[in-house]
Amino acid sequence: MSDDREHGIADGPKGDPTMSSDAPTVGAAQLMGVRPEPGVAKPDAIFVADDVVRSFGGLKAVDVDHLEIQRGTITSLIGPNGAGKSTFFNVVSGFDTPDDGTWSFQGSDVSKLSAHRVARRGMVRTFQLTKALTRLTARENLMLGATQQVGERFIPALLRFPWRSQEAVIGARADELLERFNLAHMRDEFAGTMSGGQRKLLEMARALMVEPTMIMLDEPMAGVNPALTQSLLGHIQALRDEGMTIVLVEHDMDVVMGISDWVTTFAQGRLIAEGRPDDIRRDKAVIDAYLGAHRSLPRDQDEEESNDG
Ligand SMILES: Nc1ncnc2c1ncn2[C@@H]1O[C@H](COP(=O)(O)OP(=O)(O)OP(=O)(O)O)[C@@H](O)[C@H]1O
Repeated sequence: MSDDREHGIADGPKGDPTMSSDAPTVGAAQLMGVRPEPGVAKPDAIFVADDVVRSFGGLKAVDVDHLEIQRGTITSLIGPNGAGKSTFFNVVSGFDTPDDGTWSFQGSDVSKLSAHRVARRGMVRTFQLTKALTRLTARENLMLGATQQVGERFIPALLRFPWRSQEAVIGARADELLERFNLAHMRDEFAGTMSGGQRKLLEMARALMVEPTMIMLDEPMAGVNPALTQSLLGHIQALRDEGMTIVLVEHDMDVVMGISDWVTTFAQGRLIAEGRPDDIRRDKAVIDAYLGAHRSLPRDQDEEESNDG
């Protein structure tokens, strides 16, 4: 694994969005008056889910009555291991099939759509690079990301050109994103040679190939060294400040409380609390279910401690 700092990716994205203004975005400002209650309505919801149930055998992994996500915010999903966060992500992004439930994105029902159709509508989730993808270069990964799930807004641009030129349009977008995420020097390197942090940047860039409106990040900081965490946070805030909606599943409570406009807490498949970070820090149900036992402990340390005990 290479050192991220050697490759200069700890510097943050272009335009230094790590210096993101403290003023809340419009979406975040609208949340100021919203009551911190599970299932509460949002002033400008981009995503709305109802009665989503996913069971594995006798276990209800997800059982969400109602959840709304405010447009233009960073919303985190937290909760103990096995709370159902990833299963919820998989279901609503079209990668898993629920037993029940409906959900809409930008006012349209997308609950019966396949994953690539959901992505075309502008709702995209990131995935860890599979083994096969580590054998492709950084640029090839991005090119493939585009061909697998071309966004509706990207199609008119492509259709104006014959196939060879379409490839050039996708290539230009890939190069632009490699530049933005300070990965241009890794353009023709195999993804497998990249550091943990660089892979996380590549996963994010891959999802952005389709110009999504909402991006769902599953543990974007996992395996990333502390220096790079700041850089990744800067990129995520920059995307939000440009108007994108970000939903993230993350275990690092310092990251969650520092970056989120809104925090949604899962436990045993259900939504047990929602609110601004300060509301969640004080919420008794959250402390009982999660924070009390896990406050600020990185996952590995947590696991080591439980193994010791
Ligand atoms: N494919 C599957 N088959 C059987 N059980 C599953 C499957 N996927 C998830 N589960 C179970 O569903 C529950 C929810 O898991 P999920 O991975 O969604 O939780 P999570 O909140 O994302 O946890 P973590 O933070 O550890 O990733 C867990 O009990 C898990 O064991």
